Amino acid sequence: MTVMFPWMRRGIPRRCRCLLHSAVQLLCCAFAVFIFALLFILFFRAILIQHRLDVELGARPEETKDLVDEARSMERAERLAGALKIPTISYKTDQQETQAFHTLHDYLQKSFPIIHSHPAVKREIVNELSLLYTVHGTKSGNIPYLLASHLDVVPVNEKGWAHPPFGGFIANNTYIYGRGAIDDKGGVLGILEALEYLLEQGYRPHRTFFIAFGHDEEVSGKRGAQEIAKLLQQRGIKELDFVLDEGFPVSDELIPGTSRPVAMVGVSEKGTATVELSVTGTPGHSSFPPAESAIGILAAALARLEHNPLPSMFGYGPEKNMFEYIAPHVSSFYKTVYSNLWFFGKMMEYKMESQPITNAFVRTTTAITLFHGGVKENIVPPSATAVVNFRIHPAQTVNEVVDYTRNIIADPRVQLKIKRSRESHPVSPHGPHSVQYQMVSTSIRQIFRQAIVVPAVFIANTDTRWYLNFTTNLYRFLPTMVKLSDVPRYHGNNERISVEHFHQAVNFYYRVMKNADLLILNGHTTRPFAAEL
Ligand SMILES: CCCCCCCC/C=C\CCCCCCCC(=O)N[C@@H](CC(N)=O)C(=O)O
Ligand SMILES: [Zn+2]
Ligand SMILES: [Zn+2]
Repeated sequence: MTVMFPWMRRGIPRRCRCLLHSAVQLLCCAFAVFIFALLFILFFRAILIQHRLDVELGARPEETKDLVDEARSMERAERLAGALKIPTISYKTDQQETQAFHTLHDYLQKSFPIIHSHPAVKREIVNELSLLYTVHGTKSGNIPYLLASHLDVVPVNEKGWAHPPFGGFIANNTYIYGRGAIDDKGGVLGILEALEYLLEQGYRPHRTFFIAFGHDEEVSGKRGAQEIAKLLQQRGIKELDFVLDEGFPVSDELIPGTSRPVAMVGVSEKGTATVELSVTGTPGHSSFPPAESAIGILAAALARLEHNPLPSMFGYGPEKNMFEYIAPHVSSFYKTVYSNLWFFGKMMEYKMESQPITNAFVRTTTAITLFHGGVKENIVPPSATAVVNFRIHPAQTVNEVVDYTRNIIADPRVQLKIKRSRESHPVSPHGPHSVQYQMVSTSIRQIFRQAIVVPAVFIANTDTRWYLNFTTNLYRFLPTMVKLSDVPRYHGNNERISVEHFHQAVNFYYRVMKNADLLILNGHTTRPFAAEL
């Protein structure tokens, strides 16, 4: 059967018809070659990246039996529940439930008798409400490391909770409910449980390490972690081997192409800017109002900001790296996509933008968090103010974000004031030669056996900012599982952690304390740490 193409119709001279036909054939061939070459490049890149990462990262660590006893996990859950009953709330810098912090200090002292009476451990209260533990190692001359968490929690909206937020309720022996369960008393108790068990077993850590529990992380860390950092400096501590603080949890159902859980280790964190917007009006009688009020002008400016989010920066920051690390572990289709963001970037960007949690990875986010205006129902408002909290993508700067905001608002009546700002953190080493990163990764995989460990940019902020001068090795990771549906529990209602996941958190910190000692036994070799266990 001969196919009749439009240019083959009678009426077109035969010579032209032949020429046209050949040209179309040539074009089709060129197109096919192009598609074939493209597919080849895409697959080749995927295979190349997979090969590089396989070689770099070595095998999955052997299963270890050296873990915390599971038999007492309920007892440990109850101790965490006890800590969750203490409302150590931070409202603002210098506005906190101070008495609750003293109660928590006493509670921790009573709950961990071995730590608090051990000759190798020194506990200090820093700036009245923070805690610093120094665990003296048996082998001197090694750079100490620091484990961080925080004692304070954000306020609650009691009405939305199924169980009282400060009730320390354990539902069906399964979930421990309470403000701070995952942010971040789970971290505090997790570290202390691990150390208590370690010392109870008669183990003496080889290297010195610090445990820093700031008391105002939720409102900047100025009074807590900053003071701890100053104290360390005064004591002549110039360098820390690594800092491990709160960060992303292990999550599943999040990465298309794999059903395995993904443990993202924060190797950097987004910058931040808190900008106050204000409009001044002229007060007067509400029966003859001006055409535009201070509240109306400000509300319109805020609406413009919400409708014009900052552009996606997907692919321009370290997040590209994260997908390359995931690529070797996903199905062939996604392997090709994740290894070739230069080609599939727009498609991925579109997908990521569709949910708030993934959107936070691709751009500087804009959150209007406070709004005040007006004094009485029949007075034209004399002023209106709002606060906008930006979390800045590493490919942008504070100045760029402020300039963008000014341009979008485009109204000289709206005054902008930067209340607080900070650029994103430098990216910490996370390659095969970073023994510290590999140690964290190995510890994760010893506990979360199925997890894919990948470097990522942490989308929120932590106390690590105060330790930036001590080390380039800052890692942000929360050793517990959180499902996509659990993400709203952060700073939201019904925060909880399961007994099983809290046990994993304790085990993770236990492995870190053991594995960090192996680092010095291995003399910080440049070979991948994963291969050494
Ligand atoms: C491909 C993308 C997958 C996305 C998976 C995301 C799963 C992430 C789940 C949770 C992220 C929750 C972040 C918790 C933040 C905890 C730290 C915090 O609250 N910090 C405060 C205080 C401060 N230091 O500034 C903050 O405001 O950032
Ligand atoms: Zn936190
Ligand atoms: Zn928080």
